[in-house]
Amino acid sequence: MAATSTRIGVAGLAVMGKNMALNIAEKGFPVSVYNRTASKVDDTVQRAKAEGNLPVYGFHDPKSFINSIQKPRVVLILVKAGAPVDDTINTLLPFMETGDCIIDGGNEWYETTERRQKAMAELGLLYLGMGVSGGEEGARNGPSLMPGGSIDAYKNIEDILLKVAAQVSDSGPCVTYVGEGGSGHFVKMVHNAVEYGDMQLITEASDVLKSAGKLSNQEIHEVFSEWNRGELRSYLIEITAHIFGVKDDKGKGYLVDKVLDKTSLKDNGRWFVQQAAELSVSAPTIAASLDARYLCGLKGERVEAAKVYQSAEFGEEVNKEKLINDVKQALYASKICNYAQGMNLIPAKSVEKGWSLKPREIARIWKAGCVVQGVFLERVRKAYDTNPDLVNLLVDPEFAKEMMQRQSALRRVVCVAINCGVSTPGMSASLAYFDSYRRERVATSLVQAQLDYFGAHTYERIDTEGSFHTDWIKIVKRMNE
Ligand SMILES: NC(=O)C1=CN([C@@H]2O[C@H](COP(=O)(O)OP(=O)(O)OC[C@H]3O[C@@H](n4cnc5c(N)ncnc54)[C@H](OP(=O)(O)O)[C@@H]3O)[C@@H](O)[C@H]2O)C=CC1
Ligand SMILES: O=C(CO)[C@H](O)[C@H](O)COP(=O)(O)O
Repeated sequence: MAATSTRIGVAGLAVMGKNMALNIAEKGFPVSVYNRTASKVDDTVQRAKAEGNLPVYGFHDPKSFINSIQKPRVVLILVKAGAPVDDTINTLLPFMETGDCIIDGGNEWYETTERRQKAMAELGLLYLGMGVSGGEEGARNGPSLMPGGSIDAYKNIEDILLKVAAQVSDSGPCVTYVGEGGSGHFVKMVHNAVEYGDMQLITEASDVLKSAGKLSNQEIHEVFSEWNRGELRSYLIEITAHIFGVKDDKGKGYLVDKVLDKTSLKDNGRWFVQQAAELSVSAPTIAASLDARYLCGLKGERVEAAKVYQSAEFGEEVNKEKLINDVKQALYASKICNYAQGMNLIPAKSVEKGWSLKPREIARIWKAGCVVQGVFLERVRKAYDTNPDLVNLLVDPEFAKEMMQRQSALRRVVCVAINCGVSTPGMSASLAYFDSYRRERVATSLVQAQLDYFGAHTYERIDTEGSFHTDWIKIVKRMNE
């Protein structure tokens, strides 16, 4: 029980809530904690004691939890997105007052956040939808925070967020007020979509090395460890290096080979792809990464298909050293395409919603704390710093130079993968995205001609302004007479 009022309450004490509470307390802000299942409250308080008597105060009932927080109260909810957030709000609401603030730190759909913001505003409560990224480690030691919604609510707790977020020496804490409405959760959705892309591309790189290059797990561990010292240095490359070094504790060999080839997924990738389609933003790398998760989920069907195609033989002699270097370049080039697509959704949505989102700031707060953190994000930040209205990362002069240097390697890796029967949907989609974007004239003229042929959909000409229709059928008939 708190002797004096705490600054903030955390409701929901699974991986994220528990670690965020400990982080907040460690930064000097006494915190009240509550969870539907009481044992998690006790566990969190125990952890706080064990980690240096941190000021974490546990409550088993919602009334005393809310009453323990100083007014205006701030409650950070970290439970499963969707109905559990509504349930938690409804449990706490009877004890909250005008001016109090609720922050949802989960991975919520931004429109749901906007619905709750409106409902809370009608009750005189402030509401923030705050993306939190970094998993257990980030939540405990410094996550990337993406708060959006009531600016007054943000101001109430800015001092806490600035201290709790990951700290970057050259660009400050990984938190910024993202914008109005559900923009914080929208930006978190984009983060997670780029995360899908990064994870898929890294996975493809390791597959090409293993299946085409015949590298052992130990060799892949060493390759990724080496890559983590250069331009690819990032959390995901680092953990990949670690994963390939871990032996199976339940049998022979490496643990990664025993993990079932079926990826779990929640909603963020699908939401992103749906939003990209609605806003006509091309995002094939991310869509391919989502598709890859759907396809790998068909484990039973794949087992049967493998029997049908077991006699199919693919292969290509490769030079190991050259392949390793090519895959590194291909991964970096594909990564540029992945971020170009992810970042492009931000201005598109910002215009639609009038949010004034700042891609530069978003890249800055992803530099540390979150799953996609890495040196690459400083490059993205710099690109938008140089040109805040940049239409695509591919035309930033520095990224363009890097694409030019790496495109041949990307082509070679995709060819090797194709010849060896290794699927690289993310890299292939990235290359197609690049090749479509970089060409002044693409073959789409034919699609428009077909549309005009069968449906009189008209077309524009390259040499004259206006809308044209040709009676193609009549002309073809005449030609054949
Ligand atoms: N795990 C991660 O790495 C990350 C997660 N997130 C997001 O943060 C949020 C929290 O994630 P995480 O900590 O993993 O927890 P989970 O998503 O695993 O959710 C578990 C928590 O939700 C509570 N809960 C579930 N249903 C209800 C309900 N109907 N009413 C009240 N409470 C309920 C549980 O309470 P009880 O103990 O009583 O069951 C528990 O506290 C999620 O939105 C997640 O997507 C964001 C970044 C990273
Ligand atoms: O939010 C996250 C990190 O910031 C998590 O990684 C996210 O929960 C993973 O989601 P999915 O299961 O869809 O890959």
